[in-house]
Amino acid sequence: TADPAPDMEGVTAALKAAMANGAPGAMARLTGPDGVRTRAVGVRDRVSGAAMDTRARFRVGSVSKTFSSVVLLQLVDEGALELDAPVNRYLPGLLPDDRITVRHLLTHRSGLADYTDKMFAQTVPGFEAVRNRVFGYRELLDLSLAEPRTTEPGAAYKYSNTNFVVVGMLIEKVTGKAVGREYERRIIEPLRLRHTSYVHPDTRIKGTHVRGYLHPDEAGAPLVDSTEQTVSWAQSAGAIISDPADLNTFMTALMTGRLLSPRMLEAMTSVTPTDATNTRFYGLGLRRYDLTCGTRVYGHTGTVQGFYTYAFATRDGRRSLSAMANTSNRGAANTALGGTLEAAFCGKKPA
Ligand SMILES: CC1(C)S[C@@H]2[C@H](NC(=O)CCCC[C@H](NC(=O)C[NH3+])C(=O)[O-])C(=O)N2[C@H]1C(=O)[O-]
Repeated sequence: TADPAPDMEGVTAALKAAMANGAPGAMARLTGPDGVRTRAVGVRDRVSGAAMDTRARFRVGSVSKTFSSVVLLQLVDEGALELDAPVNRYLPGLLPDDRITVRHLLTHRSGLADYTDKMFAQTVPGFEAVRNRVFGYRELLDLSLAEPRTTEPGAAYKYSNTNFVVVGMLIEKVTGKAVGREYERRIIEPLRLRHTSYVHPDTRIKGTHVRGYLHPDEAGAPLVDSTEQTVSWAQSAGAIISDPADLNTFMTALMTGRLLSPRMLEAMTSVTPTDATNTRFYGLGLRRYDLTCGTRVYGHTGTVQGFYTYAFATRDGRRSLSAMANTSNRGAANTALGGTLEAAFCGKKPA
């Protein structure tokens, strides 16, 4: 069946709703059989007043988890490690439970607590305490291991950044290379993602970029410019910088089999429900959203101080959408931004 024509007025309305809910600006880029469509509203810089720009770079937060998952699954494809092997086989003694497997990390079923819950319990103080800090992977894992486990290994889905910190440790152990080098060698260079980088622990976003604005917990308190930070609290769980075009190229390349074997892509897109709505699912470092028109889209979301991101593609890779609002700690803005998916992939509602 023909793809429904995207509802670009609906995309614009979702971007404006994100602004109405506290984002200084928002943008979206849809790549499809009829070419590229972009929309931008508001500003990428509140001081200069520079308009939001769909060629500008920003922090993608946990969309980084899909990049990390691709690297690890390529290593599985190459026989360097096994999905159902204990993590401790490759990192002896690292985890307190030999039953936690590589697959448990990628599916958020390890039971390892998420250290960011406590780290960011108070949004702005938590952010200010870490924005210039450089953490070692081991430090982040120790923060998690100081907390009780959330589930028996494999027993339930419980999202945790810690899982993708350990994925980063596995990548570096198995390859002997820094994780940023593996992103470049295996994804960024082959796909020519010219505006995608992993610059940890540098705090700057190079080139034309969006400034991010964090809402404090206190109602009415002024926005905090959170653009510059090391993102060392996340690293392989959330420190990638990219732009809308590169994210669409990445998700389309992933879905069209340019990055993984058919068997591994099948494993990555094999999902389980993450909530009771039965429309949100998680595979291996990859989300699946089932939209109201029956279209299933695969990708990831991101929340990093000052930036909300959605980056999704259809299973055949023919259509991809990335959307960003330059704020965070404002759930209503994130939900509004998510409205771009229905508008872009399901098109106009029947009159
Ligand atoms: C599962 C998520 C939502 S959280 C996870 C990761 N982001 C973080 O862990 C940052 C959490 C604190 C962000 C901060 N919030 C607070 O400090 C609240 N006190 C804000 O809104 O800027 C990411 O990205 N993932 C999102 C994802 O995968 O979509």
